[in-house]
Amino acid sequence: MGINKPTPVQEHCMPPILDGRDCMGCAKTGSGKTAAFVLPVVQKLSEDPYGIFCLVLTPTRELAYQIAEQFRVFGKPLGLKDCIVVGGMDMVSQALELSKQPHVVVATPGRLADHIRSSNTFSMSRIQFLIMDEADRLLEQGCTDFTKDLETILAILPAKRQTLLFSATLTDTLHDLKSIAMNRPFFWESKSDTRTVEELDQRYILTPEKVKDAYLVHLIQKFTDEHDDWSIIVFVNTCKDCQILTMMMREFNFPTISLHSMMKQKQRFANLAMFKASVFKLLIATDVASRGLDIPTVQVVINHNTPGLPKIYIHRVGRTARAGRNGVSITLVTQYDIHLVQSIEAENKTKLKEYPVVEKDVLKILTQVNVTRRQCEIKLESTDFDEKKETNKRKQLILEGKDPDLEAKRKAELEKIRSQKKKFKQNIHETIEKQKRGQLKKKIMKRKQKTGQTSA
Ligand SMILES: Nc1ncnc2c1ncn2[C@@H]1O[C@H](COP(=O)(O)OP(=O)(O)OP(=O)(O)O)[C@@H](O)[C@H]1O
Repeated sequence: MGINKPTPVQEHCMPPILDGRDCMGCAKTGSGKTAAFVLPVVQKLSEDPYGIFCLVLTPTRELAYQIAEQFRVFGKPLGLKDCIVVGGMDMVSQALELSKQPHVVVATPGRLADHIRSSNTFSMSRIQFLIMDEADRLLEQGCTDFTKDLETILAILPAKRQTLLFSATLTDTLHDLKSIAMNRPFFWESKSDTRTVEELDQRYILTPEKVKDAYLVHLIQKFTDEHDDWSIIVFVNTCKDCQILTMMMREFNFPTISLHSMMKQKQRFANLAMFKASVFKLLIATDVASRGLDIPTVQVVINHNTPGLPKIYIHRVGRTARAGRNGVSITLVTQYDIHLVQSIEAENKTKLKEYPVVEKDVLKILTQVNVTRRQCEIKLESTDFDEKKETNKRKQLILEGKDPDLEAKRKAELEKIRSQKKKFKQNIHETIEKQKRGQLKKKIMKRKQKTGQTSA
């Protein structure tokens, strides 16, 4: 597999894991954390093989498949059986596979919790290992909150187990993590001045919002002209942006594919597979692709929006410059994002350098790019994209145990109160203005009368 000597995180974390201790490993992106937990599990499994031996939790579905693949490769001589339990895939066949007692289950928390709540065809009461990859993401209460699902899962796991927690950004959530890993926990963090890898050339371009897309097209054209074998990931803020930019880039004939959470799961897997196989060289993605994905051909990461948190920046740019390779990241920064760049630089202890661009080349394509965006926006408006978004929102509310109709009613009522308040304020404002105008009129009349009297 081209693995001749352990990376530092493997060298330091594997012995305590083999010694039966809980482990928290914090090492930079692309430094081999996956093998640092897969190899000791495979070793222990070879000594006493049974199912279900190990549970791995991870925040995204694509990452679950990637981790399972590593177990399959390292565990092949043992005949290791794994089972992937993620949302968006058939639940019945997953339940069937779970009932066959695979050695390793790799899951996203939501779907595994659903299985626990709805069936009793499998038991996790004997697992030896609980692994949380991207542990800080699993524990933070962001847009996808895993807390309730994690509670359901942890409730059925044995207290006597080894817990392994890994991420490139563990430190912020260390306190919460310590309550999960309590068996002589071993904490290892790679010693370094910076939180991103040295092989990564980190750049920025300062641009007005309206010129951003033109810079993007210019950059992609430049990289694809100069390098045949390079793949590029562009990170965007929303699913809609992802969709529009994908349409735009195709208009400019770049071989583009997208990845975001509003796509059907099968399409997500298919797109990622085609990008990995270099059938498509350009991937436009939301943060669903920012953690863990290991694609060696990715040479460039472009942040179409400046990430709001340094942590998000670390994971996004970490999709390139992996396992000692070189890579470039370019962040498009508008005048409103400068404070975000400053906090990224302060937190990561790295200064971003300006990426040199010949501005007049960008301005040459500006009109064409902006017209293309408008056309793509109109095209997207004519599809049911926004409707789908609404349906997804309803689904999410149902999953959270809320009634979407009741929520809509509540929202409408709030909106009504808000607009009544606005009207009330407007009325007061108008009355005051009227009074002011009246007083002014009176004053003028009085003055006129006075001047009339004096002149008389
Ligand atoms: N000892 C090793 N020697 C050489 N390459 C290795 C070694 N260990 C792992 N790798 C390779 O390094 C790459 C990155 O590893 P991995 O995906 O585990 O990184 P990571 O630390 O989990 O990154 P991230 O924080 O982004 O999830 C993989 O392609 C893996 O096969």
